[in-house]
Amino acid sequence: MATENAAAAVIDGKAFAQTLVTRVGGAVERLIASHGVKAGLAVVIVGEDPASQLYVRNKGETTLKAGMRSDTHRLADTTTQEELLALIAQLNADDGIHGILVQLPLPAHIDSNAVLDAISPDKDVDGFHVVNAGRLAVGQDGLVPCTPLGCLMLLKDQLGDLSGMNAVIVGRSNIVGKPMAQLLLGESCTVTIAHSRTKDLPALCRTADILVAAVGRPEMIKGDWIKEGATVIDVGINRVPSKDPVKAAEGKTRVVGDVAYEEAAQVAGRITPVPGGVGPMTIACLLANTYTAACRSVGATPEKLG
Ligand SMILES: Nc1nc2c(c(=O)[nH]1)N[C@@H](CN(C=O)c1ccc(C(=O)N[C@@H](CCC(=O)O)C(=O)O)cc1)CN2
Repeated sequence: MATENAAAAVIDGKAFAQTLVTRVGGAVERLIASHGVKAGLAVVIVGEDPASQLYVRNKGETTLKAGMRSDTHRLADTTTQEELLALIAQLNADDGIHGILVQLPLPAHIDSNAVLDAISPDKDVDGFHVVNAGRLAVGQDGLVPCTPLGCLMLLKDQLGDLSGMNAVIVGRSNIVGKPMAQLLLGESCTVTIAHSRTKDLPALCRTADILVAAVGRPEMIKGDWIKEGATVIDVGINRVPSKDPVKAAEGKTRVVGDVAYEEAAQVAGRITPVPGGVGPMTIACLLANTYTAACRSVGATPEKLG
C-alpha cells in the first residue's frame, strides 16, 4: 500500500496495520471455533509516563477489536521489582493469557532485563526474552520483536523478494536494530549495522537499497545520505517543539522520525512517514504474535498473516 508523493511513494503503515488487525481478528475467531481457545494478552505498565499510557491504551483497544481477551495491569511507579516479578509469575501460570507484555521504559529502580527474562518465552509476545533472541539468531521458530517484524512486513509488501539487497540499519538496540538485522539476513540481504562509532555514516547509508533508521535522534538522516530510489524505513518517534513559535512557547510538540522526511522523500523510492508508518505496525504485530502464541499453546498451526 503506497501513495505517490513528490518523488518517493509513501508507505502507509497505518492502512497496512488496520488490514493486519482485521486478518488477526478472523484468525482469532477461527481458533476459537476449531480449538475453543480465545487468545488473551496481558499488558503491564508501571508508572504514569504519558506516551506509555497512550500506547498501552491503544494496545488494549486494538486487542479487543481483534476479538481477543485484553487485561491491563496498571501499577504505581513505587512498585518494587519483587511485586512486578510476582505479577509476571501469576500471568505465566494463567492458562487464559497467551501473551505478556511489560511496557518499556520501566522506572529506573527496576532491572528491565530481569523482568523481561522472567516472562515465559512462549508468552513473550515482545520477543525480548534471551530465548527468543537466540531462536531468531539461529533461525528457529520463536516470537519476533514487533517493530522489526512490522518493518519486514512492510518491506516485503513493497519490494517482494529482498534477496541480494544491501540493507543498512542505523542503530544497534536489542529491541530494533539487532533483530532487524537477523530478519533481513534471513531474507538473504547483505546487512550492515551502523552505530555511533561508525565511520562516514552518510557514505555508508548511500550504499543502502534498504535503509532502516532506528537511532532515536530527530531527523538525523539527511536527504543526501540516501541513494536514489532506496527504500527508507523510519522507526524513530521523537517529540520536538511545534514549528509554530507561539505553540512551542506553550510547550506544544510534534512527532518526527529519525529521517529528515521532506528532504529524504525527494530522493528515496519509497519511505515510511512518522507518524503513520512503522508505529501502527508495532501494535498490529503484537496482536499477530499473541495469536501465534495462543495457537502454539494448543498445538495448532498459526495461519500466515503478514
Ligand atoms: N514492551 C514494549 N515497550 C515499548 C515498545 C515495544 O514494542 N514493547 N515500543 C515502544 C512504544 N510502542 C509500543 O509499545 C509504540 C510506539 C509508537 C506507536 C505508534 O503508533 N506511534 C504513532 C505516533 C504516536 C504519537 O503521536 O506518539 C505513529 O508512529 O504513527 C505504537 C507503539 C516503546 N516501548
